[in-house]
Order: sequence, then structure tokens, then C-alpha cells
Amino acid sequence: MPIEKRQKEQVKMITPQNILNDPFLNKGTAFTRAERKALGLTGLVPPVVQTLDQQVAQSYDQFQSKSTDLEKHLFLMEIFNTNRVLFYKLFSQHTVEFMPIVYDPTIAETIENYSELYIQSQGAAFLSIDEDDATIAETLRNAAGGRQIKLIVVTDAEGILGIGDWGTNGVDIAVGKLMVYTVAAGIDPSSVLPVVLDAGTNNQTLLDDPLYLGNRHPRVRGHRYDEFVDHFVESAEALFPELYLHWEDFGRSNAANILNRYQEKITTFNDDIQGTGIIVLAGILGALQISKQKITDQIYLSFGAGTAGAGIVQRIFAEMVAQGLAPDEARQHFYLVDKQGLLFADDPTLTPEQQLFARDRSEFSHATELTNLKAVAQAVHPTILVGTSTQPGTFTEEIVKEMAAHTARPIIFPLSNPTKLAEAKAADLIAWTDGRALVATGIPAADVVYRGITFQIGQANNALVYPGLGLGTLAATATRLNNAMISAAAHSLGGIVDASQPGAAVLPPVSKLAEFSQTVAEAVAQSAVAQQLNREPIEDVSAAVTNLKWVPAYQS
Ligand SMILES: NC(=O)c1ccc[n+]([C@@H]2O[C@H](COP(=O)([O-])OP(=O)(O)OC[C@H]3O[C@@H](n4cnc5c(N)ncnc54)[C@H](O)[C@@H]3O)[C@@H](O)[C@H]2O)c1
Ligand SMILES: O=C(O)C[C@H](O)C(=O)O
Ligand SMILES: [Mn+2]
Repeated sequence: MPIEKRQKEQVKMITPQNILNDPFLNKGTAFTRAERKALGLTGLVPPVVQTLDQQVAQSYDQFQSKSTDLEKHLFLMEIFNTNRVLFYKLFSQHTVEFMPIVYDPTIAETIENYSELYIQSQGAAFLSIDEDDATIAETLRNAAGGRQIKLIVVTDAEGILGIGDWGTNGVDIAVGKLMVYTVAAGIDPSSVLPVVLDAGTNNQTLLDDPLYLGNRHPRVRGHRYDEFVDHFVESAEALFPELYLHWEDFGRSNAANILNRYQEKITTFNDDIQGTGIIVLAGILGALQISKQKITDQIYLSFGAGTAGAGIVQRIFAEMVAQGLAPDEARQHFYLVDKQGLLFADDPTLTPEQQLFARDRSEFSHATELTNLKAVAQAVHPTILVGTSTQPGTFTEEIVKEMAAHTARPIIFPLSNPTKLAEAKAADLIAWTDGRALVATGIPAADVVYRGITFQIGQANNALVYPGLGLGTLAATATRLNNAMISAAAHSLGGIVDASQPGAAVLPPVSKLAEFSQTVAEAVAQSAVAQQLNREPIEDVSAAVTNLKWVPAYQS
């Protein structure tokens, strides 16, 4: 059916109940008397007409009465499900407090308990590998419900944060990432769609759980899986021609492959590879501003060289090359450690991303002993240590002290999420290095007071960058997201740090998220336009970014 006809049909079907049940239309007690009269809502909400601000204040009071983070999350999702304007107004006024509730780390709990907590699908599209191709298109069309979708976050949930394979439950990460897009960068919530690709699960707990709501079979791999992904992309691109497609939390064997397959063809982005690369580069640039050192003098040790670890290395490497090193020379600055220890080129199990940075055994007299982080740290004296290993507590006092013995300002980023998986705690890193470590963590960390100095801990979470990156790409109507745009994003963030302050954070604070998302977006859009990647003519990049932003306010 043509869109106009469908819209007319939909208008005909609007009943007072439909309005109250539609989170994009519902205003609850904020409907004016005239609106209540005109829409047949008289008497369907309590008599007092409230302002949005009054609703926000009342909801915040209720939020504060909840005792656990999970209860708080569920309460906020109730508001999200019923009234998007109220949800985003409330979220935007309490961003720092709500981020860990709405998003990581609490979202890990909602994913692990998805079936038990299930109430409704939060507007997501559930695609199953067991359905035919026509059903993929039909599902996307149904979920869009006539809306023009510009942004999809899709996951197959094989590698949710560091907690592994969560099958269909992983849909919550797509919902959560999208909420951050809106609060941080003003992406219109009616233009987004969370999608889960259910290819099965290898999580035995889910397979054994009678309440599990996804496909109850092992993960399908190989050709059938690739076809499933291809059909999803083809359908989504055909239905939504201006789409920006964001991939989240795919497993190590698929994430990079999928990105490589599409990044030259459509406007697409992998958050764990590229988003994490940008935020870590920005954090390192911030740290080097404080230590007054050059990136080309750093020795980089990646602990956990999976999707995120290798993605970050790729970005830091590109930066060293951009700063003047020859590629072969730059490669010498990196050491990758995974389960087997230091990665060597003769190891047949390496991923293609790891192979690029694998070392030669002949470089070391005791190569066979380099099977753990401690031995490698002792052998190579890293100046930067980044953890994406999912192994909690692995940055031990001994290893950190060993590292700090060879460098004045060790840069240490334990990034594994959620909180329970972090390689170290910020306070320990500061104490073990006598306040010399330049630290960023994956989840929010409280200030650390050490010997009279208050150390602020930057949050190296891709949430600080992907919203601005997406906003900039969409505002520029960019046909691709390429390396130059990604590099522009990282540089725009790195410059925001106040290096003169003792204990300054290496990254800007979450309290300024909305502000620096605009900065990131402008840098990205500028780069796209300068490269002539824009679909539409753009005169004023900053205006294009500002004009695209949605603000939570009721329309009459
Ligand atoms: N802060 C952020 O923005 C951010 C972004 C992406 C990922 N992460 C976190 O990074 C972690 C990894 O995510 P991923 O997507 O790269 O997962 P992944 O599975 O692709 O990578 C994890 C890697 O760690 C390795 N590993 C496992 N045990 C190890 C051990 N004992 N010693 C050394 N290496 C070991 C695995 O072999 C794998 O290569 C997760 O906890 C995730 O939450 C954080
Ligand atoms: O989701 C997050 O908090 C960051 C990152 O994408 C991750 O997978 O850990
Ligand atoms: Mn992720």
C-alpha cells in the first residue's frame, strides 16, 4: 500500500485509547483541556492538567523511592514505554545519574533476566534465522509502522558486553544504545529501530530455561548465518534509504567480518570496533596532553585482543601513522596479549585482525615464557595498558607496579564491562602508582582522593562518542562513514580535556555529554562534507547538525 494511503488509514484508526497507548503521542496528564475535548480524552486521565516540568519532578520523586538499580531501570522503562517525551526530558535532566541505570552496567542485569522481566517488546524488531526472507522485510515494516527509520542498532547478542551469548535477550542492548543516542545527541526517537538477529544461542542456561523467549537451538554459523545477515541488510536498506546502520555486540568471529563486508557499500558503523577505538584514542590523546608526551613514543599493550581490543589497536596504529611513523615502524609499538599470552605470527589460531600486529618469536630470547600478562609487561615495558579481556582483577598490583617502574605516567584503561568484569579499580591503580597513573574505566567511576588530590576518572565508554558520530553522519547525509570521519571524531574529543588541573580526567565528563556530542557531530559532518560524501547539499555544517536535533517537548 502506498505510504500516503497507509497514513490516511492510520489516521482513521486513531482512537482515544490508541493515543494514550502510543508513547510518541501520549502526554498523560499534560493533555490540555482543549486537547482532551478534541481527542475524546475527557475523563480518561486525572482532572489536573500538569506541565511537562511537573511530570518530570513527580517522576523523579518516584524514581528516588526505588531501592535497587534494577527497580529504577524498570521504572524508567515504564515511562519509556508510555511517554517518550517525558522519558527523554527526565533522562536529559539527570543524565549522569541515569546513564548507569538506563544503560551499562544495569542493562547487563536486564539482559540476563530478560524472560523473567519481560513485559513488552519496547518497539524492537525480532528477526529469526528460522523464518523466510519475506518475513524479515515484513517484520521491519511492521516495527517501523509507517515511520521513516534513519538509525538501526542491531545485535545478534553473541558477545553482549563481556557477559557473552544472551540470544534474543540481547535486544535490550539495542534498545539501551538507542536511548543514549537520543539523550546525548538528540536523535529523534521516532526515527530509530532496535533490532535483534536471533541465530540461536549457545548459552546452555537459556536453552534449558523454560521461560526463554528466543530460538531454542545452537547458533547457526557459516553460509546460512551470512545469508541471514545479508537479507537483513538488503531489506533494511530497501525500506529505509537514508539508514545509518549500527552493529553492536556481535561475536569475535563475525563482528569484523560483517563490518568489512559492508563498510564500503553503505553508511555503517561497528560500535565495539570503531566506537571503542575512537574513545580510547581520545582518552590517550587526553592523557598525553597531561603527560606532555607524544603518541609516537608510546609502547602499547592490549590485554584481550578480541573485537574491541583489536579495533582499538587499529585506531591507535592509524594515529601513529598519521603522526608520521611508517606503518612497519608503527607496528613495532604494539604488543597483543590474549588467552595464549603474547600473540606470535606463527600461531594458526590468530584472527586476521590479530595477525597484523603479531610479533616474531625471534625478537625474544625467552618467547616460550611470554604466556601471561606479567611476563609480557616485564619484557616489553608498556607505557599504555588497555584491558578488553573480560577477566576481572587481572591488572594486579604487581603488574601495575612493574609497569609504573619504567614510565613516569602509565596510561592504564581497564575497560571490560560490566563493573564485575573490570581488569582493575581506578582507586587501586592510582594508589599502586602513587598517583601517577592516567586512568579511564569502561563504566562510571567515582572520584579518587589520593594524598590531597582529587582524581577524576574519565569514562572510556563508546557511549561518549557514538551518539555524536551518528548525529554528524546523519546530519551530513553521508553515504559512508570512513576513517577520516572517525579520526575527526577522536580528535574533537581529545581536545576538550583541561590538562592544567591536577587530577584532571583524560576524557570529558558525562555531565557534558550533550555538549560534546554536538562537538563530535560537527567534526564528523565537516569531514564528510569536505570529502563530498554528502547526499544533499550542505551550506552550514553546524546548522545542519543543530537542525537535526530533536528536543523533548510536547507538540500541540
Ligand atoms: N568501554 C568500552 O567502551 C568497551 C567497548 C567494547 C568492549 N568493551 C569490553 O571489552 C570486553 C571485550 O569485549 P569484546 O567485544 O572485545 O569481546 P571479544 O570476545 O571479542 O574479546 C575478548 C578477548 O579477550 C580474550 N580473553 C579471554 N580470556 C582471556 C585471558 N584470560 N587473558 C587474555 N585474554 C583473554 C578472548 O580470547 C578475546 O579475544 C568486554 O568486557 C566488553 O564489555 C568495552
Ligand atoms: O556497552 C557498553 O557499555 C560498551 C561496549 O559497547 C561494550 O560492549 O562493553
Ligand atoms: Mn558493545
